[in-house]
Amino acid sequence: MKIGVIGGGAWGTALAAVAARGGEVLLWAREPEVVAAINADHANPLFLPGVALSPAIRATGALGDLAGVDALLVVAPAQHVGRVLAETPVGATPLVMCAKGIEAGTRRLVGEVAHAAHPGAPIAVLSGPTFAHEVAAGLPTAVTLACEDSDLQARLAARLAGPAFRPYASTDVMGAEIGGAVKNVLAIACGVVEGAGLGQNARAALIARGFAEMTRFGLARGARAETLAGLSGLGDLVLTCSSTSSRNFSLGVGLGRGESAATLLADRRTVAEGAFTAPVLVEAARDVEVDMPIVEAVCRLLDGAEVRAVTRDLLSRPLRDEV
Ligand SMILES: NC(=O)c1ccc[n+]([C@@H]2O[C@H](COP(=O)([O-])OP(=O)(O)OC[C@H]3O[C@@H](n4cnc5c(N)ncnc54)[C@H](O)[C@@H]3O)[C@@H](O)[C@H]2O)c1
Ligand SMILES: O=P(O)(O)OC[C@H](O)CO
Repeated sequence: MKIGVIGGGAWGTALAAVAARGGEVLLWAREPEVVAAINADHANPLFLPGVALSPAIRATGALGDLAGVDALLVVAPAQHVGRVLAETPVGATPLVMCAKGIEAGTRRLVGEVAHAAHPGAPIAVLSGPTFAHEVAAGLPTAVTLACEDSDLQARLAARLAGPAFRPYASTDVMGAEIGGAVKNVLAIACGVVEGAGLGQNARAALIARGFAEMTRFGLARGARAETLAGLSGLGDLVLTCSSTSSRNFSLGVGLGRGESAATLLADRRTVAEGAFTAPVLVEAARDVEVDMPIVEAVCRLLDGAEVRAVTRDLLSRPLRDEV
């Protein structure tokens, strides 16, 4: 199975490294310097510095070159997936969605964006607690690999699995997507707690109450509770809410210290998906009449509200049952 990868950021490159253990990989990158570095030096110093890549990974700047691969891993940032896929020859090639987010305007998860662009292509979702640099270093990692077609799921899992990379099977594509999209927003909230010095109790409370929000929203959208409690939901939430290795958590730390979102986002080359997902998630939650106060609080903080005011409002909401 020849694997194509769309996106030469940290995660696209790390996944290319995973796939290269089992055969040929063709990676599309937007930046000509990334294409050149992968082909000439077997490295991606721009997005995944310090990692030696396999010569089995070839890079291209032309999406048309991806015609003829057997499966495509889609690893462009969520807001760009639709446009990039529109220019990619896909046909009936399976699309494995590895980006985490919801498209602004359409309120579609990336799998839904892909299906709209290429209705003939089977959709799978690969998601879980996966810092790219750890995966690239060969550290043990487990993910959810969801696909409604169990035979295709098994073929993809066999192609990507390795001694330190373990995909678990699921048919719950919606559940696998929702966990990854929502946890990015909640990680910003946990970063704010860290940056503002609000303490470890507050962070644990946000993880637990954030998981309640993720579960309410996921169930309303047809996800299964056990998927949300698994690797792609709770697993990724815990990882991303506990580490400055997370770009979303780090963005929150800056907000918690009183820096503006505009400045923090302008200063980065890498993507913090939660900043783009938060406002559209608020709209998507209203569509299904689900209350997501922490997600709404993150939106206010991104819009410039003061941490003290947002915290006070969250804590003074009417008392309620936990479940
Ligand atoms: N980095 C991780 O550890 C990790 C792990 C799991 C999932 N993800 C998800 O993977 C996706 C990609 O993240 P990443 O970490 O690989 O990216 P990155 O932050 O390392 O790099 C940014 C990427 O955005 C691309 N980009 C910027 N502007 C673009 C445009 N106009 N059109 C197309 N692409 C554009 C760049 O080419 C680059 O590939 C995100 O949805 C992220 O949430 C990341
Ligand atoms: O750095 P983040 O916050 O985008 O998180 C990376 C991955 O999604 C963790 O699973």
